[in-house]
Amino acid sequence: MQTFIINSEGYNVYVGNSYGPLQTFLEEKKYAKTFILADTNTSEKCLPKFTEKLPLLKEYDIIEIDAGEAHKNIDYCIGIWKMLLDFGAGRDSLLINLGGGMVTDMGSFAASTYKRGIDFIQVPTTLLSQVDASVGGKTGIDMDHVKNIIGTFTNPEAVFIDTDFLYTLPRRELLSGFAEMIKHGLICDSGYYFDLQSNAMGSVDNAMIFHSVNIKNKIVLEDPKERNIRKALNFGHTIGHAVESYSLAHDKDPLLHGEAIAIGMICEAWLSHTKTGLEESALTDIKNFLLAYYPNYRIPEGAFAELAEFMKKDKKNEKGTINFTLLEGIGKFVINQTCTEEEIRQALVLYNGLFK
Ligand SMILES: NC(=O)c1ccc[n+]([C@@H]2O[C@H](COP(=O)([O-])OP(=O)(O)OC[C@H]3O[C@@H](n4cnc5c(N)ncnc54)[C@H](O)[C@@H]3O)[C@@H](O)[C@H]2O)c1
Ligand SMILES: O=C(O)C(=O)C[C@@H](O)[C@H](O)[C@H](O)COP(=O)(O)O
Ligand SMILES: [Zn+2]
Repeated sequence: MQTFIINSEGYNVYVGNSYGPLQTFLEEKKYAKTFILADTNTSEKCLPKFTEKLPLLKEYDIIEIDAGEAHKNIDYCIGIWKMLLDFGAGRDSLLINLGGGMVTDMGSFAASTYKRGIDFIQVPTTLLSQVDASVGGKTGIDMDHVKNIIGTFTNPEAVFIDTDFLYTLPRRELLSGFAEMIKHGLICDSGYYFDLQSNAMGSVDNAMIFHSVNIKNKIVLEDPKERNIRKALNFGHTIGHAVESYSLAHDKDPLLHGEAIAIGMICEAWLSHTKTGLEESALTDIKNFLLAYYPNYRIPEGAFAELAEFMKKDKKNEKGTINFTLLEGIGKFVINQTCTEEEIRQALVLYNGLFK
C-alpha cells in the first residue's frame, strides 16, 4: 500500500501504511512511558486493531473516557491530567490520542498543558478527524457549550492515519466528516467539490483523505495561528458552531459537528450570495448537495437570539462585529466579512424555509 506523507509545521502526517513510520518513530524516540487516550467506542473498536498492528508497543497505560462531544470539557480534561499524574507521566512520556476529533482535540489540549507540555501523536479514527481535526495544531475543549473556547495551538509530533478504522464507523459519522471535505472543496478547489458530488460517499479513500489534508495543511502553513487566511477553514462555522452549541444545550440527540457545519454552510452560502457575489446557481447547487445528505433540522425561531449570543463569542470576531468567511464562488473564499444580526436572522429564516 502506498504511503502518502505530508509535511506540516515541523511534523509529518502519514496516510496509508502508517504503521511502519509509527514503529520507527517509537523506536527512535524511546519514550519512558506511553499512554493511550481512547473513548469508550475507540477503546473497543480501534484499540485492539491498533495494538495488533504495532507489536513493538508492549507497555502502555490506557486512559478511557466517555464518548461524545458533551464530554469535551474541563471536567474530563482534569480526569486525563489526574490519570497522567497518578500513573507517573513525565516530560519523557508520550500520549497517543486514539479517536475522533473529540479525543484528538481534548487529548492534545491535555498534553499541551500537562507539565507545560508533553509529546503527543494523533491517531485519528473518524473520517472527520482524519481529514481535519488531527491536523493543524488546534487543541481545545468546550465551555458552557461554547465550542473550543479554551485551547492552545500546539502541534503533535506526528499524525498517523489508517483508513481501516473507518470500517466500524457509523454512516452518520462518516457523513459528518464528509461535510468538512465538502468545505475544503468549497473554499479552495471547485474540481474537488464536484468530484465529491459525483463520487459521493462511495469512495472515500487514502487519496481523497490526502487531498483534503493537503488543502488544509497549505492554509495552516501560511497562517498557523489564524491571523488571516486560516479563517478560510472556518467557512460554515460562524453559524454552524452556534447551531452545534444550541443543539448540544437543548437536544437529546444533538447534531454532530459536521451536520451543524452543513447547516452553517447553507446559511453562509446564502449570505455569500447576497454579500460577496456567489452566483444563484452555485447557491442552489450547494443547498441541494448538502440537503441530500444532512438532516432536515429546523431551527426554532425562538432560538435565534440564543444563536446570536453564541456567535458573539466566536473567536474570529473583532471590534464587536460577528466575523464570517464567505464565498465569492465555488472554490473561492473571502475572509473578514461582517454581517448584521438582521442579515443572519434572514439567513436562518431562509434556511428554515427549505423544509416547508
Ligand atoms: N482541531 C481541529 O482542527 C478540528 C477540526 C474539525 C473538528 N474538530 C472537532 O472534532 C470534534 C468532532 O470530531 P468527530 O466527528 O471525530 O467526533 P468524535 O470524536 O466524537 O467521534 C464521533 C463518534 O464516533 C466514535 N468513533 C470514533 N472512531 C470510531 C471508529 N473507528 N469506529 C466506530 N466508532 C468510532 C466516537 O466514539 C464517537 O462516538 C468536534 O469537537 C469538533 O469541534 C476539531
Ligand atoms: O483548523 C481550522 O482552522 C478550522 O477552522 C477547522 C474547523 O473545521 C474546526 O472545526 C476547528 O476546530 C474550528 O476551530 P475554531 O477555532 O473555530 O474553534
Ligand atoms: Zn469543523
